[in-house]
Amino acid sequence: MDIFKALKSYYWQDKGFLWGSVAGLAVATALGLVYPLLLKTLIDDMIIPGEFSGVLSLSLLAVGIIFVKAGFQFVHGFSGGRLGNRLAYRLRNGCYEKLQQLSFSYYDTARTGDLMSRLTADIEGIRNFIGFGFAQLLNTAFLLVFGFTMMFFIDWKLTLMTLTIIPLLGFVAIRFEQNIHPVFRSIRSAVGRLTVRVQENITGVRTVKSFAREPFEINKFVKENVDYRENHLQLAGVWAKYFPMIEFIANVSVAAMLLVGGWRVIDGSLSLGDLVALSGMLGLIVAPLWTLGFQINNYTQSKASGERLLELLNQPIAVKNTLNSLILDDDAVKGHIRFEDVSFRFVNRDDLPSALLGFNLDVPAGSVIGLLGGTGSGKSTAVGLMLRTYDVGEGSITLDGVDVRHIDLASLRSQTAIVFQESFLFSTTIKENISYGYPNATMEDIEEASRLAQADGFIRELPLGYETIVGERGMGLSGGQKQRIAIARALLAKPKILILDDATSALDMETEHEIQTAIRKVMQGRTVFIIAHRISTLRHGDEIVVLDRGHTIQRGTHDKLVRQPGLYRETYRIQYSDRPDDLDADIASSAVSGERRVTG
Ligand SMILES: Nc1ncnc2c1ncn2[C@@H]1O[C@H](COP(=O)(O)OP(=O)(O)OP(=O)(O)O)[C@@H](O)[C@H]1O
Repeated sequence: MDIFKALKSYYWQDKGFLWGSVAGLAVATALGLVYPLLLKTLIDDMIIPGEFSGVLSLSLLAVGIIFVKAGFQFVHGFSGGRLGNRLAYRLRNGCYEKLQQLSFSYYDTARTGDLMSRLTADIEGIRNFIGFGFAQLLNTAFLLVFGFTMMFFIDWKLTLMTLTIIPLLGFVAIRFEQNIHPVFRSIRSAVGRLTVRVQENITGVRTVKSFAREPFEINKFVKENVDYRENHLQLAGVWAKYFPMIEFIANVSVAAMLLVGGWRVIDGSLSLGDLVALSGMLGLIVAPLWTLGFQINNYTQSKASGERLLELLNQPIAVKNTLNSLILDDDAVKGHIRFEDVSFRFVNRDDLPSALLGFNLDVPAGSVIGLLGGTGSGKSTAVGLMLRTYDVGEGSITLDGVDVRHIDLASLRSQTAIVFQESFLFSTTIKENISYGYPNATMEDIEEASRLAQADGFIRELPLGYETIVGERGMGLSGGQKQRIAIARALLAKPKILILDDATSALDMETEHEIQTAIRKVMQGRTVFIIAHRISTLRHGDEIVVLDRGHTIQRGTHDKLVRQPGLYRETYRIQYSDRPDDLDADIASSAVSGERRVTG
């Protein structure tokens, strides 16, 4: 029950409905037990003595009870439905909010399909149990207590005899629960893995098809599907073993009562009406005991679901606001960034050396910084740490002299805009995609940002222009078009700090040049970081930093670096070798050999 206690905050505010559901079912159950008593009165007081005058009133009483019972059943259904659905609603919101709060590090290892199944199937499991399953379990308990109390007053000896089966039934039911719970847990994870497979396959369908790896993917799916099937077979095995056992024990008690009760009616120590009432009540008690397996099943399933939901809800948030986080004053932020002896290692990658080591960089407000280096050299890590995608391990990063770890996350990120190489577009209109970070933007602002990002032209050529809906992950647009929409989105926010992380790699040189000129104009007095593999992208930077395996190996302006032997000049030479006119004379003639090349 600890799991349900831990989830209390999601349903306790609706305790009125909880009690309504429980009380409705309890009263309906108690009223159900009155029927056998009416039958006893009919047999012992009317049929046997031949007193038929009261039969009509007895029937009317039975009809009255039917109506009242139906009313209480309605209360149970209505309250249970409300309770379950409100709980599911809150849980869905709670999980979704948690997903928004969790840091980048959580998503490094999280699997989309698994999270989806938690937000759907697991919440459904909890909804069913708290809404109805719990009341039904209680109902079984009520039936046992009310039923056996009434039976006790009719004939305590026969009642005691039938009571002996209850501990046995309880024992089998508990064994059943112990056996079935781990199976349900495996089924839940198997569903998660299956969903992950499908989701990954659909997302990566182009890669799968272009490498003709469909059979491989089918095999991977079949493996998970076999696992899922095996789990269900195991479940069926547990069911097959315990269900008949529970039913057998329950039926033995009915048979014993008929045998002993029958003899007692024959020898005159029990009235016929009492025997009919007792067996009727026992039938009412035993019926839900037959479904005890289902109820326990429902309980264990929802317990397993609750565990998975709590695991998500209690997930620690790696990067969060401190107690007195500073909210930045929008107008006062200048954009002066300073990295001081920053070292960082990804916690989930102990096998790798630090992604960044002793990194120092002073970026005065308004400057343009270029970051160059081979793949995995730490460029994205450096700018990510500035936005607190992760918190620095050693050293510090300051914005206008304030350690970014002391700045409110939302406030910090509202001053910055980042464009990634892979531009993500939401399945909505282009207009809404561009105004994503700035929903109150006017159409003029959106068009202006698009013009700067060289996107306005192609957007207008689309049949619905800015109202064109771009499909899941922006299908239907080229990589370069998506990048330009993402750049427009960043520029619209008029950030104090703009980060272009390989954001123009899909553009031709001319478009890139035009965008850069526009960016330089709008970003005057603001800070820009440009990460790129192309020298042409960052050659106009005020300072260019060359990284290699987390270390800064060169820094300076293009003119300085191009005259220095090293990775920068080597890269420059390679990229401009087919355009000797563009190469500086001394570089063209210099033979740079044995130096590392920038790849990627
Ligand atoms: N989320 C992550 N979890 C674990 N390791 C990571 C993560 N992101 C990057 N790394 C590792 O950190 C190192 C630096 O990566 P980073 O992304 O900063 O390189 P980069 O210079 O931006 O490369 P690229 O030019 O390919 O984008 C690499 O060794 C990379 O494998």
